[in-house]
Amino acid sequence: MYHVLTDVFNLDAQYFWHEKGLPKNIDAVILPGGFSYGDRLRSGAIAAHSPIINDVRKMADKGIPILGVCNGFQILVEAGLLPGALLKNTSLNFMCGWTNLIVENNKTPFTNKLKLNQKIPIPIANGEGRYYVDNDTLKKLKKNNQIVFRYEQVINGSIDRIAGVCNEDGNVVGMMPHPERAAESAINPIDNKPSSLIFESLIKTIGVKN
Ligand SMILES: NC(=O)CC[C@H](N)C(=O)O
Repeated sequence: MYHVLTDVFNLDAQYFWHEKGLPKNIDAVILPGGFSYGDRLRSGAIAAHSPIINDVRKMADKGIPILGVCNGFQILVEAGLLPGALLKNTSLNFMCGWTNLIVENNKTPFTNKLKLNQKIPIPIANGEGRYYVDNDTLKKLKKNNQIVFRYEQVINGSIDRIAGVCNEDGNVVGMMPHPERAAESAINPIDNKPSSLIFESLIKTIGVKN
């Protein structure tokens, strides 16, 4: 993620240590994927209690764009910044491979350069990627346009094929697949443009020239 933000999109990205706070003058926060605390308890459950999450919460309330990818999405959900839960894939296996996403909401800070229904070829790599919400919450998500991405096909048992959601204000977005592994032509054998547009949407939102 850091490589793509800095080397590919020329953004001034910085790492922040989870036991410390965030500076006030940042334009966006990205929680990348990985295996925080070795996925113990549930993926993201322990990291959601890291001190830095208090500042992420403050940034979310201020409307600052926040993106969680994979483990980052799981952390945002466990922290209550996004609705729902991420359960074990129905196969009970770690899934790793390419899939297609469909854009369902192109009004968020991370999707405003994509077209509605645009297809995004993108890798997935997770064991707990099955998005779940109860029926009332699902109705609310649909009504508020909070479903940001769907899988083109059923792949892991996610309810309503949901692959990414946003909060009610739209500034906090979480997605299971990995746009940072698909934004360069050298590592994307299909088409790197759609994933690039996720980062270009952020650049447009925060108004930096790259
Ligand atoms: N790529 C990732 O971020 C993996 C997320 C998490 N460790 C899982 O397996 O579900």
